[in-house]
Amino acid sequence: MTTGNINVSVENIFPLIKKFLYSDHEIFLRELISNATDATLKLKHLTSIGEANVTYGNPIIDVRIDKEGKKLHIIDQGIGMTAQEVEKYINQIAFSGAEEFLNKYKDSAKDSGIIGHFGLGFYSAFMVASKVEIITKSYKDEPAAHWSCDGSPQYTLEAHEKTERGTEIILHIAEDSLEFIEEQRISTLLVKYNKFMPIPIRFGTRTETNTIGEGEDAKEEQVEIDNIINNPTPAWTKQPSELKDEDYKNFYRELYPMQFEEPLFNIHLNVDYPFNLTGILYFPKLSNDLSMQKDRIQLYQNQVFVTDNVEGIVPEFLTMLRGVIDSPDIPLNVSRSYLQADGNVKKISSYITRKVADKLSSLFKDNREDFEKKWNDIKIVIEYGMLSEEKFFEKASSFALYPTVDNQYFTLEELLEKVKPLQTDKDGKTILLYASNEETQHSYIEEAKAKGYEVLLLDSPIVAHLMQKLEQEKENLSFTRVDSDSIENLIKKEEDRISKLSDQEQETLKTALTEAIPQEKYTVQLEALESDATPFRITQPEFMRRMKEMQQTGGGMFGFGNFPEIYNLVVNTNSELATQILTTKTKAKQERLIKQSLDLAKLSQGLLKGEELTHFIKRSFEMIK
Ligand SMILES: Nc1ncnc2c1ncn2[C@@H]1O[C@H](COP(=O)(O)OP(=O)(O)OP(=O)(O)O)[C@@H](O)[C@H]1O
Repeated sequence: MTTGNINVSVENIFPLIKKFLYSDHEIFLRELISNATDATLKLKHLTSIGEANVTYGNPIIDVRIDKEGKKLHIIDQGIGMTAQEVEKYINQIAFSGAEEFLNKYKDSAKDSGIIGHFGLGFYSAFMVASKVEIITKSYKDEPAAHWSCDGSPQYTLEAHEKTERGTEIILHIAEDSLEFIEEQRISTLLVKYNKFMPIPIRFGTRTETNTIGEGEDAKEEQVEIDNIINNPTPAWTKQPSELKDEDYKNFYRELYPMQFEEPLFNIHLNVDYPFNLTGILYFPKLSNDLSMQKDRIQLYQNQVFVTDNVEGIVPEFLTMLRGVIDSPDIPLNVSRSYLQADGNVKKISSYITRKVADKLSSLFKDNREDFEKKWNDIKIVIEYGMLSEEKFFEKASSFALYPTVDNQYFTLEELLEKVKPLQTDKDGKTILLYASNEETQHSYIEEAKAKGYEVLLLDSPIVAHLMQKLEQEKENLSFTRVDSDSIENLIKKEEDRISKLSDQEQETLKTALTEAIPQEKYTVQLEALESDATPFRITQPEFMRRMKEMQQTGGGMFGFGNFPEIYNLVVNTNSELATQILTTKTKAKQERLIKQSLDLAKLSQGLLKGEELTHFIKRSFEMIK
């Protein structure tokens, strides 16, 4: 037996390892299983090129808990190590690697998020173990070796009688880490980090019920089978040509077992130059409530789970998607800000954006009807992408849709072509009318449709920002919500409208109105509209309302403070009601008429509530008595 001191340059690295990334102690298991996987894959490679004179067979990795002994075993059938190799790889290289890693990142670990996910290697075992043993037998014809270290820089190395090839790591779990001999805890960890690793991992056995025989003779039989926790060949490691639609759907369920809704479609990523990246992204059905999003894209490095926080790697608008990205080229043991500036990561991000845009474009071209059906579920991602990525904005112009309240879907180009003749105002601006809610804006929509206008239904939470952007990009284009002005003013034409009322009469009417109507809430606006147009109408100016919406959904114009709710009360001076109000004999009756009209206008905007509604109903009954 040899004993020796691990070459420690820092006073004592083990307390540091223990303290390091306190919340991430669990990653030790992933590190050890990664090593076991690497050792197995190395053997596979050596046997395949004829370098190792042994049979590869069907190696698996075993994870065993010894509850009484408070030990955790990780056993592989990989290349193993000779005593000399243990000396070299464990005592020298692995240790200096861990030491270097700690020195480099211990200060920045807190804010980095991603650092904890990779790099500590074999020595991360000391985060949870008070003593670690390695029993290993190389594929070469040499005796097995037994290494042991109790967390001090001292280790022992001696021969061992182990005869099967491979490595067994034994962790003597420390008193403060006994959670790691709990079956449930280990099982959860294995699923979290190793669910798709390339070598089968066995964690004990499980019972399966088999049916033997057929019909009446059928009997159920309980059998104990290996509990293999991983799928070594997940869908993304296969070629798209090998996979059917059903395989993609099954893989989605495998990734998100708690997700019952089917994905809308998927995008298979596959590139090997100038960087390596594979993966499958799914478009889920999204609700307007963005905070509901909890199943996220998972990032893997050679089938080892790294994180489901892909911020900085995937463009932000695509973080709403689900699926897997696997790349050995994403530098993981660096801080997040470094990651965002990394050239490779930038390329990866623009590759993904392009792939997504191409896929959407081909879905649109190949089956427009189906694409239209899916539009409501995918529009948020597309609109967000158009707002945040210039390249995506350009590409999206061919497939971004603008639905009307009558369920017709136009691209912007088609829409403009269609509405230009009727919806261009006197200044040559094409006005796109839209509603955000078919119910509450019903009367406004109907009025616009009666004029032959096309009314869009734009109801996603960020669409205000998109309209703003489109207005900036395209000349002579303006979006206006149907309830933002009187119908004649929504699209101003070159007509002089003549008022039935004289200037004097208009003055009198205005005075009567302003006396009866609370000034702080409504700005009274007299308009000479067609005589059958609605007599009283409440409108909300487009600009202020849109700014307010943009402020609520982030971005937009800052420094404006809170935008007030501003409403206009448009009174049609050519309506019979206006004349009637003007000619009413008694002041009391006039006031009643005005109040009733105002309430009706409020009612059609969904603004009449509570006490006001009670008064309105009472007054209405009085009037029809
Ligand atoms: N189960 C094993 N079988 C064979 N060799 C192993 C095993 N575990 C570790 N080793 C050897 O010890 C070395 C050091 O392992 P360690 O985990 O510290 O670093 P690494 O795997 O090289 O890199 P990483 O930091 O990515 O984990 C490995 O490179 C390998 O040569």
